[in-house]
This record gives sequence, structure tokens and C-alpha cells, in this order.
Amino acid sequence: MIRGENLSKRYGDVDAVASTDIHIKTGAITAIMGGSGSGKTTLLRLLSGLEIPTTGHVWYGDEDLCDMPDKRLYEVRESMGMLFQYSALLNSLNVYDNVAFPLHEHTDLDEDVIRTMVAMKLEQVGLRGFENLMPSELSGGMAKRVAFARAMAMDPRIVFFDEPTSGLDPISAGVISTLIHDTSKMNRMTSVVVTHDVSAGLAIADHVILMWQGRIIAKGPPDSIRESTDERVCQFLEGRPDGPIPFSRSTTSYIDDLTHRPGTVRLES
Ligand SMILES: Nc1ncnc2c1ncn2[C@@H]1O[C@H](COP(=O)(O)OP(=O)(O)OP(=O)(O)O)[C@@H](O)[C@H]1O
Repeated sequence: MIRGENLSKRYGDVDAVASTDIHIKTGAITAIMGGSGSGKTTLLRLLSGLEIPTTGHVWYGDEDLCDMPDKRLYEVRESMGMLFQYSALLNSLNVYDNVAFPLHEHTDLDEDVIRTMVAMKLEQVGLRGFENLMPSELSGGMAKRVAFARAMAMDPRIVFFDEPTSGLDPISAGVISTLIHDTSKMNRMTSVVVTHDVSAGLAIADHVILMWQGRIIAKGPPDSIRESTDERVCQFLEGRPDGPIPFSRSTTSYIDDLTHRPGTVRLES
């Protein structure tokens, strides 16, 4: 369904994503995992057309997302759902209006029809009856579920989830992971999930992609990732602080930085 070809995204002198080829399979759940700063969110934003790559192409079917007229890009993005890392609910709107927002924005449906659709989506996430609550009155887990209902509002063909379980207790995280899995399978939806949550990622995904320093270092079904002997993959799966994946990404010597030696980053005085 979506294919990234030689994708790179450079911010200043950081290669957030570097020379990456990726194929998102139709109807499958793809988990993109990797350490902090490895480029997962950037890759997700490139694949969903939210970010323009520095090099490369994103093919959506046989159309290039990076070279699409704005009107067509808008149409394509209507067929995609997005659940952002911090839920991104609109704080001035209650739960009902947040979930109804895409339907109000993109359709001419009668309010009665919208009300029915919102009730169905809220039932799906176990929050029917909470329509009048404001985002500030929701727990983190409830906010994620509202964001999930909103991402599903237009019955998208593909949904991008950015850290859907971050900051949640294990039970709420389990609820969200199950929702992603069951909804994807029931609706034959294509899902792309960026997550730090190794066990959830391996449990719900059909296909796993592991990133390090902007590049894909392993890909395949969960079992092949579990059985990988690549030291970087093992370190990530086991959550070991020591190994080939360094804790610090600094490229300059610490001592040089502290002593303000030439060629190093100067601290502001
Ligand atoms: N808008 C931006 N401007 C400048 N640098 C950015 C921007 N977005 C990302 N980066 C840099 O690109 C690199 C990859 O960031 P990205 O958010 O894609 O990683 P990530 O794997 O999703 O990290 P995390 O798991 O911590 O959210 C990081 O070094 C980050 O600082």
C-alpha cells in the first residue's frame, strides 16, 4: 500500500532518516521500533505525507505522495487516520466534538448520522456516555482512547499510531494495544505503529521494523526479530544499557566540551 524509496530526512546536520527503503503491507500491522531519536516518528511523518523527504519518494499505490497536487494530497490524507504521541485532542472541544471533528471537517453528513457514528466509535473504545467531558477531565488512558476513536472516525484504510501507549499504566496500554490489533484485523485496516513498547510491538505486529540512527537495522515477522543474533537488536529487545547502541548521541568529546576547546560546541556565557 505504501512504499518508501531511498527516503532521507535531514534536519541541520542530523540525518533523522537516512537512505531508507520500506514497504508497508496492505492489511498488516507494522510496528516501527527503536531507541529514542532513532528516527521512528520522522519515518512515520514521511510515510503519512506530513513531512517532505530530503531525498526519495513515498509511493501510495502508484502515486508519489511527495509530488502530488495539494488537492489530491488532501484527499489521500482523508483516507488516513492519525493518532499522535500526545493524543492532540482539541482542548476547547468536548469528547463528542473531538471525535466528530473529522466528520464535520470532511463530510456533509447530517448531525444525526454523525451522532450515530460518534456513538459507535465511542462504544468501540468503551467511552460511550463520556461525550460531554472536556479533555482536561480525562485520564491519559481515556484521552488516548478518545484520540483512537477520532482516528477511526472516517473509517480510514490506513492508520498511523505514534507511541499509542506511552505514559500509560500496563492495563491501559494493554487496552490500547488490543484495540489497535482487533480493530485492524476486524476492519482489514493497514496499521503502522511507532512504539517503544517492545512486548506490545512484538505481540500485535505482523511485521516489525527496527531502527537505529535513522536506518532500518532489522525487519521481519516478530519471531525473526526475537531470534535475531544482531547485537543491536538483542540490546534493544533486552533493554540493556551497555552494547553497540550508545546512551549518548553526542559527537564531540565530553572533556573538550567542558574545557571549551576549539572545534567543540561553545556554551552560552
Ligand atoms: N523538526 C525537527 N527539527 C530538528 N530536528 C528534528 C526534528 N524532528 C526530529 N529531529 C531530530 O531527528 C532525530 C530523530 O527524531 P525522531 O523524533 O524521528 O526520533 P524517534 O525515534 O521518534 O524518537 P523518540 O522515540 O524519542 O520520540 C532526532 O535526533 C531529533 O532530534
